[in-house]
This record gives sequence, structure tokens and C-alpha cells, in this order.
Amino acid sequence: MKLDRFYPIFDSPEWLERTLPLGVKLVQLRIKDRPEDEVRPMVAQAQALCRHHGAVLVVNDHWRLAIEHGCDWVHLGQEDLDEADLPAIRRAGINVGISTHDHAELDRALSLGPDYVALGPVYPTILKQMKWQQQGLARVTEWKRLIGDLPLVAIGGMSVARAAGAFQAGADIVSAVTDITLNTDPEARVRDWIEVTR
Ligand SMILES: Cc1ncc(COP(=O)(O)OP(=O)(O)O)c(N)n1
Ligand SMILES: Cc1nc(C(=O)O)sc1CCOP(=O)(O)O
Ligand SMILES: [Mg+2]
Repeated sequence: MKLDRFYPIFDSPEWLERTLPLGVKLVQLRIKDRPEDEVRPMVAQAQALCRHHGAVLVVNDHWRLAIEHGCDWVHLGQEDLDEADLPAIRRAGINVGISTHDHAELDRALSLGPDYVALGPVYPTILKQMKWQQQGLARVTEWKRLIGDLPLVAIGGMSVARAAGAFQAGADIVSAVTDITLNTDPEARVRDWIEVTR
């Protein structure tokens, strides 16, 4: 299955309600610091919305809920991998995207047979504190050479204006958060993203 090249990340199903009708076809639900019982109904709602709009839902971190709700994708970072039951995730038929930030993390990710690899932060991000400086576009090119046919997701400080450069450098998919959520007109920004990525 070929994933869409535009991959927004949102922290509530309400964002999916706003953006899926615009044509978003790949989206991550990333809810941090909330107990599983609070996230459960949000995963269910996001899954129903994505099914209705023919979009692929990626559940961040909450792999147990993804199994529970019959979701198709999870995204796991390196710390998530320490506690995730990958065999159970695979038995449930769930595809797995993995974050990477350096060579050791990439080696570990590749050893687990991911369905996509994310590299970040390509540019500085204001969403969260990270110990990594911006990776830059040369690193995107290097990662693509190392992972071959696996889809490469570029994340971190991505914007509509920066998307073309990331694709030229080798990214298959570009992911963004604040470029959309902090925009004065998020819907218009999503339309711009769709225009530059299709
Ligand atoms: C597409 C994509 N890439 C990277 C991340 C970051 O995952 P992680 O390192 O586990 O950090 P959190 O997002 O869980 O804070 C991601 N979520 N999506
Ligand atoms: C959630 C996340 N993970 C990253 C990584 O490098 O692994 S960067 C990032 C934040 C992306 O947000 P924005 O598009 O607003 O910069
Ligand atoms: Mg995580």
C-alpha cells in the first residue's frame, strides 16, 4: 500500500474532523501525557473518521489501543520500542513506523523490519524539546540511501515551502504539526500542503 506524501500529525479527533474532508489521506493521532482510558475513545473516533474518509490512521505510542481498535498503523519512537510488544503488534497485522535520529537508532529500527522510517528533526522544531540539532537535507539524502525502498518520512520544522526540498533530498513523505496547527487558517494551510504534495 502506497502512503500519501502528506502526513499531518494532530492531537485530537477534532483536528481530523476539520481536515479529513479537505482530502488528508494519511494522518497521525498523537496524544501525549493522557491516561490510556482517556485516549481510548479518541482512537475509536479517529479510526471511524478515517474509515469514513478513506484515510490511513497512524496511532502514536498507544499500540495496545491500536490493537484493540483494529487499526492498521502505529508509530513508535525508540523509547516506545523498549516496552512495545512487537510480535503482538505484528500478529494483529499492524504496520509500524519508527522514529530515528542517529545511526544507532536507524540500525535498531532496520533490524525490526519497519514499514516506514522517520528522520527528524530535519529543521528545528518548536513542538517539543529534542536533544538533536536539525539534521539537514544532506542527512535526508543519506537516510534514503541507507533505507532503500522503505518509505522515508521527513519530520521536524517542515513547512509548505520546505516540502519540495525534502522530497528532492529523498524523502517520500513529509510530516508536519505546527505549520498547520499554529497557522491562522489551518484549513487553507492543509489545502496548500495537498497542492504541493500531490
Ligand atoms: C512521523 C513521526 N516521526 C517521529 C515521531 C516522534 O516519535 P517519538 O520519538 O516516539 O516521539 P513522540 O511523538 O511520541 O513524542 C512521530 N510521532 N511521528
Ligand atoms: C513529533 C516530532 N518528532 C520529531 C522527531 O524528530 O522525531 S520532530 C517532531 C515535531 C514535529 O512538529 P513540527 O512539524 O511542528 O516541527
Ligand atoms: Mg513516541
